[in-house]
Amino acid sequence: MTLRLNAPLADVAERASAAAPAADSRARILMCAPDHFAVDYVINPWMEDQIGRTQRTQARAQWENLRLHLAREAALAYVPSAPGLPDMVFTANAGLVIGETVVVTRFHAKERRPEEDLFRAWFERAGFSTAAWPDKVAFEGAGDALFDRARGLIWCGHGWRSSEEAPPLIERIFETRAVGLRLVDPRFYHLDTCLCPLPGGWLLYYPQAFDERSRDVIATLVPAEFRIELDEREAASFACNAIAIGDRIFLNACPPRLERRLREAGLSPVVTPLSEFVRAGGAAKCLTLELPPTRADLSSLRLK
Ligand SMILES: NC(=O)NCCC[C@H](N)C(=O)O
Repeated sequence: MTLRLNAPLADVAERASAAAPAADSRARILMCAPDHFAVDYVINPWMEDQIGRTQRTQARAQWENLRLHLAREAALAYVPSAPGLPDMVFTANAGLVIGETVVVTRFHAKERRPEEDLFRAWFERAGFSTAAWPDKVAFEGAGDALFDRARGLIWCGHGWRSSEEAPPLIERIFETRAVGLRLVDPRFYHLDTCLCPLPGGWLLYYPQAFDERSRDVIATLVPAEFRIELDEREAASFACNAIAIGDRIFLNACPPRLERRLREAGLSPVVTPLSEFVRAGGAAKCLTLELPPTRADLSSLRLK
């Protein structure tokens, strides 16, 4: 294999992983370059007053910084970006993948519907089997469905983007318990903006983003000493929108109280500032989609 001259470090790492045997057990993550990223419409409160205000160079640098950090820990795959689809960079909303199966997103936001066919085509090329999903049931993928390995369940958010009908369907398709949580604050419109299951059984979340019944459900399933609760300011820094790989956690901002809790939990925070993407209502977790670790063929589906 010939490496391009001046290939960035991450490129070399990814090519090395492309040559790795199928036993590569590193995390695999799907990303989409921000070539066409912008705020062109308003579909969540973060986007208000942000139309035309994103800076392409800065967005590219922030995304690249996140990518380089992740490339040290995980094998990365890329779905090509497309003109006119500024939010496609948020691959968390491509679908929900567990094992070999994907539920491709059915967007609530009509502005994002054209992304569905592009994501579906990528999943099919990558060899995933696509689960049947009713057209009328909105479900925005891993933005609203988070697999909690420690508990063997899927936390499902609904109320803004995904329908309340989604969790029972998810439960049936993946044969895994799905726990529905109602989101009540429009700033925390996707579950991944306000809740993050962590390795070791910790749960990072912002309680006020949920209705009372959902807060009770969380309290029943997660013992108090495992709950890391953020206040409004902390949550508004997109600290819950985090990616945990091994003992590292990548996030847009890490307020001091959270940093202490994470370190006590044995996790090392890595701050990758993503202010340009926050203008669109997303940060680290939204820019990534976790894929199953053992599909060696994914590393050939590269952007360039
Ligand atoms: N929270 C996520 O999973 N994704 C961020 C999506 C941002 C995009 N502007 C949206 O409102 O759909």
